[in-house]
Amino acid sequence: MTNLHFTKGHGTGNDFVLFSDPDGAIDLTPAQVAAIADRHFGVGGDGVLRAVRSTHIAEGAEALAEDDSAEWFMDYRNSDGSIAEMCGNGIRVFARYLIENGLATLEPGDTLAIGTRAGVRDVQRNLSGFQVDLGRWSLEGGEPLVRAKDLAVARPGLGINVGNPHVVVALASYDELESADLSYIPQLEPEALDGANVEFVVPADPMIKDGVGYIRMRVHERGSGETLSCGTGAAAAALATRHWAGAGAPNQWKVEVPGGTVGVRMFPTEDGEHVSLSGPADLVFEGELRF
Ligand SMILES: N[C@@H](CCC[C@H](N)C(=O)O)C(=O)O
Repeated sequence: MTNLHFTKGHGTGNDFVLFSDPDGAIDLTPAQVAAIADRHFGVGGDGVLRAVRSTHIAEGAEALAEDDSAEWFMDYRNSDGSIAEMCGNGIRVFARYLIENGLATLEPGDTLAIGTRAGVRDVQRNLSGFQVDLGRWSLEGGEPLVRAKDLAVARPGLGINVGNPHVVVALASYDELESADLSYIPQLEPEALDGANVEFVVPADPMIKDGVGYIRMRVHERGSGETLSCGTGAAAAALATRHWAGAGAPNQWKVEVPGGTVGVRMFPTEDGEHVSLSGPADLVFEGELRF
């Protein structure tokens, strides 16, 4: 029997089970991860986050080569046990977990570098909680047709990569957004894109106020199903909406999700445009798992 001390946390309702494994001694199988994330038979969560030293996970070597201060690596698993490259809400919660457990420090104005499978991501504190630079984004995956249950017709989406793959679809109204049944995996055409995270968005009315863009979003996440929020998805949704809005569209967005609101900002850097995500990160309880 193994005992595992865990912390439960969330960012705008996107919830995670976190545990630390500094020396990389706990190699959970996908079935064990899925059992922990199960809302009836386990702790329950959209994802499971293992805090492992970058020196003790194979993918950590790349992270350390990119930035040798990335002491900790976020080993992210979806609730079905599958691996994902990045999690925007998860990394804010992960940063708070490291800080509150004395594994890292982060003073206002400083940066905490965290290794992920999408590369090293820099986290800072800000007024809404934490902000993470999600790095360079790209249009990727074309404009697949998206079919979801209860949507009468297939809609064209836009493929966007922010470290992990997303397809963003614009819907016609809040009613359509609220009534969409996202309990089924949306079907994408071409099928090769199946498995991306899919965001459904509707602009607010007015969409732009005082230079800030406002949209509402729901998401079906790869490997986790519908969640109350997806940070990388919110970034992809804001990027897609700005793309559709054309010249003059803002570089700062507020994305309302069922679990709250997150902020997205696009900004130029020496290696191209980056996108950042900000929002709360909450730790809600701790416990002991036996398996
Ligand atoms: N909820 C996350 C994204 C988690 C990973 C995603 N399901 C994937 O498989 O890419 C976020 O906040 O970004």
